[in-house]
Amino acid sequence: MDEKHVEGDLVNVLYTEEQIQNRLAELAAAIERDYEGKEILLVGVLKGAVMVMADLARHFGRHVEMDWMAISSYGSGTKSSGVVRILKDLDTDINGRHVVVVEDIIDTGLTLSWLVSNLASRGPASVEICTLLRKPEAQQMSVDVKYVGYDIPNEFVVGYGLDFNEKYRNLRSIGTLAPHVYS
Ligand SMILES: O=P(O)(O)OC[C@H]1O[C@H](OP(=O)(O)OP(=O)(O)O)[C@H](O)[C@@H]1O
Ligand code: HPA
Ligand SMILES: [Mg+2]
Repeated sequence: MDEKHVEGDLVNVLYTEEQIQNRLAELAAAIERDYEGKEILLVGVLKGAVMVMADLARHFGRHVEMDWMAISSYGSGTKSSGVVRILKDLDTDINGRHVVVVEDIIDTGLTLSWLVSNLASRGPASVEICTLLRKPEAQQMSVDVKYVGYDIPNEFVVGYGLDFNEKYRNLRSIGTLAPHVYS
């Protein structure tokens, strides 16, 4: 779906499909260079990272394995609680593996700071992060991110896996919603 079909919820495009794909190709090339001679396990975080994972993985010119985790914040019910539980764990034993976590966005950083320490406790050879988007102004937890697509302003974005109330994930581009959608 493209932004012309978003039922009047005007989307200001931040990144087009072409820009996203070009940037993912660059990130895949950088990862390939850095992991020459090493096997890579890409770990996608459901559901937002589905599109990034699908396209990033296909930009590689070599084999990569993919696995998935589903995690959820609970307690206050907001993601800023920082309390996370695993809804679906990896199928793969990552002991001794080179893991690259694939994300759509780092906002407060709470999800990934929790996930990285969880993964690190399983004895991987290495854990790095690749995220398409990052909001430096929103970050509450410092997360060491090796591969970043774009740093963006502190605004709510949708599309390309990113949702608002589970909608807009299938938008090909990434954009901001018209304010009336939130009110
Ligand atoms: O840096 P943070 O503030 O923790 O936010 C980033 C996380 O929030 C979103 O996931 P969400 O929990 O909304 O689930 P979803 O991927 O299923 O949309 C996004 O996909 C990241 O995983
Ligand atoms: O800006 C965002 N958009 C969609 N989902 C998100 N999860 C954290 N930040 C965002
Ligand atoms: Mg979400």
